[in-house]
Amino acid sequence: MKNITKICCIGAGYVGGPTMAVIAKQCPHITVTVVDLNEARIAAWNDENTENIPVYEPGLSEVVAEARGRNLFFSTEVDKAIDEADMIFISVNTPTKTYGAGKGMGADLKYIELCARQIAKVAKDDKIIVEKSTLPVRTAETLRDILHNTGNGVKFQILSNPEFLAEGTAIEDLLMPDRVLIGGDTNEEGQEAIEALVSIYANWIPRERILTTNVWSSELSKLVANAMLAQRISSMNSISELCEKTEANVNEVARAIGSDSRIGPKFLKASVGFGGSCFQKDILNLVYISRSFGLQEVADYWEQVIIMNDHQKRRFAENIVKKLYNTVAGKKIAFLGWAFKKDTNDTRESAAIYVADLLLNEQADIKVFDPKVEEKQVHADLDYLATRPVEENHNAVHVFADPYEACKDTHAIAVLTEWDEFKDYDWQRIYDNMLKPAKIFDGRNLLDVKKLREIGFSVQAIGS
Ligand SMILES: NC(=O)C1=CN([C@@H]2O[C@H](COP(=O)(O)OP(=O)(O)OC[C@H]3O[C@@H](n4cnc5c(N)ncnc54)[C@H](O)[C@@H]3O)[C@@H](O)[C@H]2O)C=CC1
Ligand SMILES: O=C(O)[C@H]1O[C@H](OP(=O)(O)OP(=O)(O)OC[C@H]2O[C@@H](n3ccc(=O)[nH]c3=O)[C@H](O)[C@@H]2O)[C@H](O)[C@@H](O)[C@@H]1O
Repeated sequence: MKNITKICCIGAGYVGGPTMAVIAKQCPHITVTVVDLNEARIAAWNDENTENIPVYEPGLSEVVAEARGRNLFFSTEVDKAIDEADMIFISVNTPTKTYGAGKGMGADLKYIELCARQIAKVAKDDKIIVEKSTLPVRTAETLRDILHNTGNGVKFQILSNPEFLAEGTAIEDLLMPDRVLIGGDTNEEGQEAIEALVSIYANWIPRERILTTNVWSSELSKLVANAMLAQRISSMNSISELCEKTEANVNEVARAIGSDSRIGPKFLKASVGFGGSCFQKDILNLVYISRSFGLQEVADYWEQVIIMNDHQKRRFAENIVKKLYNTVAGKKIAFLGWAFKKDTNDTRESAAIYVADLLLNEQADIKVFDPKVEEKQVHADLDYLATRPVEENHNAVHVFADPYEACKDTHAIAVLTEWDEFKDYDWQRIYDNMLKPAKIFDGRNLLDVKKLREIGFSVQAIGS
């Protein structure tokens, strides 16, 4: 079995950074170099003050502080790191295609292909290539084709090792994962490569939690895991609408059904809609693959998870308009939260963006507060949608560093992210500074409705 002493990871994003930081922490005998083309991102990973690293995750800056400079390195020297490594993780972005065939559905694999060509060009000795990015099933075949046909005659083994961490709990998830999944070829060389990767994770993860499969099952399992998780949320969100018509309460329903050990309590929280860079992208990818194999029923089944999620975001915005007497033109609405979930600064596909966009169509003024999201990100997210001229977004959306300032003089507050600190605000003070009747739309079922009603708020929470 190949003894791995040097690892390279291409892509220093939300997955590459934390994943490699934890491998370096747990394996001081392995040198881990994370490379990226984005110079600013690498500079931020190398910032002297580890509080300034580009990914906010509880516990991450401490892990980086421990390992960086010892056996963890961040660099833009891609070729050098590829050349020196025994094992190369590919952890680049695989967004939904925005052009050509499969536009809006399939995964854009151009970054993956570029990595493969780069590795093939540079590698002078045998290497194990690890798919860490989430990829359509059978991508390993493409990688193999490129590597073996454009390379220098060296041998490559390709493994699939999808990442299951969730943002906000990445360090916990990486240190104590439910499982690690490794797929590889079923021949002897494939099994040896699998064993090499197993032996790295076995430094801190019990062997029985390291699952090995063939490469296609591993690739597909990642898409299915995300689809199943998102499906649970869409299922509960569909029920939340029914609850609102029937006086049932979606939290009570979730508790009642989640107590059945066959269903389980996790991922049953109704919300303003799931966000994040992966659920939507990976389900669209699953739908696209199914359609490309002519499996219409399979494709339609999974597509419904996305349709329901879009409906939930739209429904939340439309309800705000309805409850504000069918017009929000010129009215001020505070957004508490912009990130797609708590404990992250990531806003990709956040429900807040789409709710804001719909309210801006109705000419609302939006005042945003998020503990970790910067003003320029909020504007960039809305500008990216290109729904209206950039100046209009900038005139109507203002970002505040203080939640009390964001809520002052507003007609309504919408809770878009479940940040814990929102629960502990001085809600009497917020109420006193708002226009009346003061309304709250809790898209996360986060706040104490009874207490808020006693203060005088009119409260509408999802699913009750
Ligand atoms: N964000 C998450 O929580 C999770 C993401 N994933 C998957 O992991 C993959 C990466 O996701 P993120 O880390 O969130 O993306 P990201 O966008 O944060 O990071 C990707 C990085 O790759 C770099 N890159 C792209 N092409 C490159 C090249 N040819 N050479 C060097 N660097 C290059 C980009 O500059 C960027 O910094 C995706 O496939 C995603 O689906 C999987 C599990 C969790
Ligand atoms: O492939 C990925 O990128 C990752 O996608 C998700 O992780 P992540 O998107 O970071 O965060 P989640 O905790 O799954 O939350 C996703 C969205 O669903 C929402 N959500 C989550 C749970 C719930 O019960 N209800 C609900 O609305 C969250 O607020 C958030 O907007 C998966 O949980 C990870 O296992 C996976 O690795």
